[in-house]
Amino acid sequence: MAIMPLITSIHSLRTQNPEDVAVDLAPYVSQLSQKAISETGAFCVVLSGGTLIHTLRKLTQSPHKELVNWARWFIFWVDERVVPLDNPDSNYFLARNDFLSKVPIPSKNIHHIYYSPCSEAVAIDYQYQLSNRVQQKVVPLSATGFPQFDLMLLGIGPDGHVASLFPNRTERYNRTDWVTYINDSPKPPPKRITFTFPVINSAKHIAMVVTGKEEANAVAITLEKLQVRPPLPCSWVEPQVSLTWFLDRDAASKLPPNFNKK
Ligand SMILES: O=C1O[C@H](COP(=O)(O)O)[C@@H](O)[C@H](O)[C@H]1O
Repeated sequence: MAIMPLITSIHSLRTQNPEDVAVDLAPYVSQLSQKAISETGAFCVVLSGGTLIHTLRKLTQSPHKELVNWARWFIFWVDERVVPLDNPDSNYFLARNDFLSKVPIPSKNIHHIYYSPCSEAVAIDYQYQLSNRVQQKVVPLSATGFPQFDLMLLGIGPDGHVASLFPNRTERYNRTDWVTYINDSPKPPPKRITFTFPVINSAKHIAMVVTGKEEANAVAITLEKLQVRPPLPCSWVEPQVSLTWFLDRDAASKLPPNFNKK
């Protein structure tokens, strides 16, 4: 099979505000959903926490809400805070309140963690949930043997972290597990689980959705391919088919004025 080059695109108009980003993101997701479902009968989506969930709001409104075949969606999380599911720090709690409760995805297709105080046990269980969906052939395996999702919707932090893979931490180098854990995250809450880079980079499509000034440095370093030590985790994101950055003007504010013309 021929290796296709990765398509990278940037949705960053200098006038774009967070509302414009939400408007752009909805048809992008809706079109990928339609394509995946027509090809395989399922759309396997990975969510992150943070501002991404609010930016998905247009998808829960007309015309997208009616157009999307929600019954065929399967939801996983790229990372999760190891807290009870009704804790406001939980990425599931945030997604349930602001997104999942507004669209008819079958609850059996929503793969949240099962809380226990032991983050290692939570990671093992989450990998087990995912392996069941792989066995059922809902989530296929990539050529390298890692689960291959149709779409990951990711945010980044000001330090360039993506998922719960932080710059000065060893989890980012894990090349064997599908899911790993962390007990002393530099960003609270301390206990988390996270997909590893081989799983993230096996995805077909990834959208990096970034709004706000705080992440502007990390965005500029990554998109301008500037050398920093250690490299920012978000600069390692490299899916199989397309990588699309959705930026508002604040997130794009440290990019040089001629950036899109390069
Ligand atoms: O802690 C986390 O932070 C990142 C970034 O969040 P944002 O609010 O700056 O967009 C998020 O993507 C990740 O899922 C979350 O656990």
